[in-house]
Amino acid sequence: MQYVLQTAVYPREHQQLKDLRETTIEKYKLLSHMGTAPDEGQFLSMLLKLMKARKTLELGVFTGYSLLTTALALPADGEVIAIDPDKEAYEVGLPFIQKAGMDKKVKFINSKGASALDDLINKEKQEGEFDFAFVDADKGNYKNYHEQLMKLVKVGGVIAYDNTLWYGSVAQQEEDPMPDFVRESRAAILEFNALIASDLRIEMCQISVGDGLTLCRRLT
Ligand SMILES: C[S@@+](CC[C@H](N)C(=O)[O-])C[C@H]1O[C@@H](n2cnc3c(N)ncnc32)[C@H](O)[C@@H]1O
Repeated sequence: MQYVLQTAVYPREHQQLKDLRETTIEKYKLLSHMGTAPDEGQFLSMLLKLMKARKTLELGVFTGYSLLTTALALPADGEVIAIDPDKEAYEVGLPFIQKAGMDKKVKFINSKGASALDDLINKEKQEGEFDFAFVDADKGNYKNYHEQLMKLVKVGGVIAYDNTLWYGSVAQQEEDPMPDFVRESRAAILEFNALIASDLRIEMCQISVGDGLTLCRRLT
């Protein structure tokens, strides 16, 4: 893992991503582990470019590592709608997004995910408008977000769910020792993984990058 980061990821990391990551570690200490892993960011960046994604959604911004990664990967007329109830953390990363010249591609919605997605569907009539969505928010709501995103992401588009290996706990037994925060969301992730694996409306694959990333391509 360190080998991949040292040889392939850090040497190619955009300067503002690096600065945002280091500022996040300095300010949030242990909590900085919430930021998307840089090797996963590199993967998402390539995926977005291969897909020629233009309009995307993000649920769960924190200080914006995945958000800046996305904005950098989109074309000049691209747009990422980023949703998070925590504006303070977003504002920690915002100067780096601005310095990278990417703020014009970002629309931040300071809200919980479910109500913001509901507005996009029902008020703004954005069904089928998005090429891609990245979900890295409250794990207990992933299955609800999936139904909303199946409306917002176009047929052929991709929804990516982060943390689907949940610190490896999905492959552990219930009685095994694990931190409380891991145990709290483990059942929700297990349920979500089973639901996605049996959803015939999508093609899916689960990738062992970062803390596990599940890609869903909408078929119908
Ligand atoms: C793991 S962090 C996101 C990390 C981010 N993708 C990055 O690269 O730094 C999870 C985020 O989900 C947000 N969150 C928690 N509950 C939420 C909700 N109901 N709707 C949207 N976001 C939520 C938290 O405020 C937090 O910023």
